[in-house]
Amino acid sequence: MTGTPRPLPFRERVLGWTGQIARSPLFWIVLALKLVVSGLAGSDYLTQLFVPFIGRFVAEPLSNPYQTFWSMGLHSNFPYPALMLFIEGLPHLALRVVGLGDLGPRALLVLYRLPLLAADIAIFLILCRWLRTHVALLLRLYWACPLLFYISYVHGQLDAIPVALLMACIYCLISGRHMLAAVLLGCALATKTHIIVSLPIALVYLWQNTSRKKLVAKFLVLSLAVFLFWNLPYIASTGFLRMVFLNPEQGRVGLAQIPVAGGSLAFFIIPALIAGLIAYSLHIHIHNRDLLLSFIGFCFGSILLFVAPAQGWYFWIVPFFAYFFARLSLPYLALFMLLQAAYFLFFALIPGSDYVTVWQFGGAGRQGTLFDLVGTLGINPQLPLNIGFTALQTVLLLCCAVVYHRGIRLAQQHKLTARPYMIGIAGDSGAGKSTLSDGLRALFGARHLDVICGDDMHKWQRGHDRWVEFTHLDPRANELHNELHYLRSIRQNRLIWRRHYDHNTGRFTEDHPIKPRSVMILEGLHAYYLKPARELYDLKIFVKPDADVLLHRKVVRDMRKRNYTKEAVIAAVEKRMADSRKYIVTQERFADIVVSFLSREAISADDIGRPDLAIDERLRITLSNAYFFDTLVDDLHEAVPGNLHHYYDDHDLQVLEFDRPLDIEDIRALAEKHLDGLQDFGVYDPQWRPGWEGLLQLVLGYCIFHGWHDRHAA
Ligand SMILES: Nc1ncnc2c1ncn2[C@@H]1O[C@H](COP(=O)(O)OP(=O)(O)O)[C@@H](O)[C@H]1O
Ligand SMILES: O=C(COP(=O)(O)O)[C@H](O)[C@H](O)COP(=O)(O)O
Repeated sequence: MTGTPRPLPFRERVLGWTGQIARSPLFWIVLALKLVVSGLAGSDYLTQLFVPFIGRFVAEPLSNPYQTFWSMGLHSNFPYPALMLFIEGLPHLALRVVGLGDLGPRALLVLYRLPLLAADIAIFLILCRWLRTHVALLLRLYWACPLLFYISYVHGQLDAIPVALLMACIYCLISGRHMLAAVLLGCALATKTHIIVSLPIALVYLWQNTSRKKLVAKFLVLSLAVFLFWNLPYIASTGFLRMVFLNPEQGRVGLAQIPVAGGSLAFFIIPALIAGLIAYSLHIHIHNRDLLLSFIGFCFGSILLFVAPAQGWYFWIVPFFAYFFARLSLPYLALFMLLQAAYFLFFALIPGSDYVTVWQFGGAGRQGTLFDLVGTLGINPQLPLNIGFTALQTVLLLCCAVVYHRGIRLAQQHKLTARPYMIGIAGDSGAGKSTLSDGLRALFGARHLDVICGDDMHKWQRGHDRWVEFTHLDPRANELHNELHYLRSIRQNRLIWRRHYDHNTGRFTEDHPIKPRSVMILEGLHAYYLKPARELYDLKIFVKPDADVLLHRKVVRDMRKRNYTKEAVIAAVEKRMADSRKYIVTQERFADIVVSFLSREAISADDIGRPDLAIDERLRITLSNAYFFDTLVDDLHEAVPGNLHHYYDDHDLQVLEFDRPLDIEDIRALAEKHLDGLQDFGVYDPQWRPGWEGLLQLVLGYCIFHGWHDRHAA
């Protein structure tokens, strides 16, 4: 009996991206097709040029095939540097070593496609790792992409390998493994010299995001050293130098020109274009993965606009475009499809189109191409060819324009770093302000978020006589106007010098510099006490646990971290109660979001301060009904059914009430789907906290991004 398949749990659906690939019939069907077609097809490039060259290397690994071929007058067999030769030759070499090297032509074609397949899978996995929630679309846009299929498995161009190494380099670059990224870039360069275009972009990215000159220099030296290392066996031979560095393909790109002064002078477009693109990359701030990938795709795309197209070169843009288009709506996807259609049309119309000859069946042969056919009809075949060329370049231009507009220009405008996004966190002593700030810092990372603490503005150090007169909760005991000054400076993105109140010693530290980050939090007892201060925040949060939860938390914290006894803390809390009601509790009304912890059972006096006490509590988050929560709420329901109660009240507010904290994996899955704005920040590996803290990271993170988008939409 067959029933409807049980839906996968939410988190598995979102986070289990590798499982999603493994379960996809499309993945396996396309994989099988790639292997089968590999044995059936191959252009003359592959069969007449590359295969004999690599075969020679496999037969005599210690000789120099570049020199051998060059001296035989065969100058264009293998225009790639040495690592490409090693990678392509490796499977065959391995088989020879175990005595299985004698293979028929079909088997050889498959064998030489294995490194391409490995590269193809690597690119696909990297793209899926980046866009985990878009695996289904990436399967179609990248893995089953007819254009890429044609390039690698029908035609037999090797571009998948340098692109895979470049992708791996970008992966490491973004995740902070800079030296590994340099090694990978050097390897990529040692498989195809065109990669050189991405070297300055990588350097600009590093410089803009680390400002470390030494690191940039090391990256440059290491990548060039790795490039040199792979080529060392052949570097001194003329054959190698001429075949790899001075081949007609490079001329076609590097020497693409506009004739000037009636043809007596030539303007070389590509070097000028690359110089312009590098200058532009210095002007914008490539601060995250999206921008970096969009920019590289844009650069390769722009270069292709000015050169006569070659089949393999489209491998340089399509993976980047697939990453980009996977998150756009249908009309844009249609453009991506159109690009492929235009590609196939153009290469059908070129003279000597290899659509027929690529099929390596016994008798399949050199029948007439479309170009010849059009000629026999009495039409000048140049006309349809030019139309095909115009169509291809126009669609490519449109794709580049979309990538530029949506991927680069808008990303610049939406940059959250135009001025710091200011968050206030207020609440009584022990309410959980610092814990909440720490959670948000873990989410955004210390590079993007910093916290300043209201306690720094106490007027006096611990033990001062005036503390007999005032409690710390009294606004008069705190330099609130000085705080206002700091807040204004931060909002204007200005560095401040500020002391810190050290709760370990009860003393102020020396002033130290604080550089505003993209997100700045002020957490303090009086964050919203002054009216002008309230107006400076983008988001105001108030933390309000039930009285017994608050007292318990404060006692535990003050005993553990501030060396007070339980009795001393309780006495202080009682002494400060009136001020708490008068000055602290009253600030709740100014908050945009109120976070309450509600105990289900009162905590007994004996249990207060017991470090091992597990409080049975609910979390309530009250906030404006302007926030759109429906999709997140749906997924929260699906992740843990019955745990969340979402309702609206009569005061333009909505309430999210959770019975229990969520499992950290559920948080991760929900964030993956609903907090993709984090990536705009360049945060790719947020640290999620267990328990209530993680849930608060998720919901507050969601509010921050929605508030941010609304601010920009307005
Ligand atoms: N969400 C929470 N769940 C459990 N314990 C918490 C939570 N938030 C804070 N606490 C605990 O309460 C105590 C006081 O929190 P803290 O963040 O230092 O408060 P504040 O900064 O408002 O004085 C700490 O011991 C902390 O571990
Ligand atoms: O009211 C507070 C605020 O701190 P928090 O909000 O972090 O509880 C503290 O009691 C004073 O800062 C004095 O601190 P100490 O007793 O360490 O001198």
